[in-house]
Amino acid sequence: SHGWGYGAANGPHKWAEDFPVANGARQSPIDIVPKEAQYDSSLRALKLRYDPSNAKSILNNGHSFQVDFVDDSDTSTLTGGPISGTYRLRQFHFHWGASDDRGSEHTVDGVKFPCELHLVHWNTKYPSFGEAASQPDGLAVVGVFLKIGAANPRLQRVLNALDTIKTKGRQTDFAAFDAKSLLPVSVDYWTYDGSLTTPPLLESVTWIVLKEPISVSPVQFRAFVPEPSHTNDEEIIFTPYLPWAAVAQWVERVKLLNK
Ligand SMILES: COc1ccc(CNS(=O)(=O)c2ccc(S(N)(=O)=O)s2)cc1
Ligand SMILES: [Zn+2]
Repeated sequence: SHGWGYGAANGPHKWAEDFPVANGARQSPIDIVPKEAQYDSSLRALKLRYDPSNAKSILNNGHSFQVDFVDDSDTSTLTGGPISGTYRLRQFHFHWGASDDRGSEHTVDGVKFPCELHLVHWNTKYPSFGEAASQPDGLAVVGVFLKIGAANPRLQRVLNALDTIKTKGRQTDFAAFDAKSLLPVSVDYWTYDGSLTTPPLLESVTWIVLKEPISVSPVQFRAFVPEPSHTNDEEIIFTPYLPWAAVAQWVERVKLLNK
């Protein structure tokens, strides 16, 4: 069977066919309604301690791109916040749309952001990431909204790497990167028990969504969604949520360009 994706034939409305947990009790993403969130005085401040030397590579996985980290020791960890114990940073990746008005997975009072960053961590009480990913307290993902605004110099190195991983499966070295530099000033957060937002949709994620967004400039954001004229047919460009009308327009434009 063809793989999952974001198209009309393999998109989120079809995922339950191969991943029945899609109809589960704690599926993500959700709409966050701040007025309905309860304050919990037992929650602690988030503690994120990342070692830049753990950064390893950047990969185009066909649905997004992710920066992978060496996670064989407790040198890049998440502690405090809503979780107990120590979770190790595994990778971070982004979700975005084909235009500025949508792309994030979580929403706040129904508001979509153009992009959302996810920093994926796994609970070291389990022997491996794969093992942790199937446990209800196995993963903790920090979500950070991106809003269009001032240029974000800390993002630039990540965006510059995209040109070298244009097709699915390509990866390249990505060393000495401080993931902490992508975080906003305040790490105040909302938290809830949820799931992976893409297949296998496992209900193993403690979500920690930061209230303060980080910025990305319009020029920088275009790196996520390349101009159709710069692509050719064998390049698989991951621009989820591309409405079919836009694809049809794009095909016409590319045909004109190639005449
Ligand atoms: C056991 O087999 C497995 C186990 C785990 C995965 C998921 N892989 S993953 O952790 O990179 C993520 C997928 C989606 C993420 S989101 N958008 O919710 O942050 S994180 C795949 C196969
Ligand atoms: Zn994600």
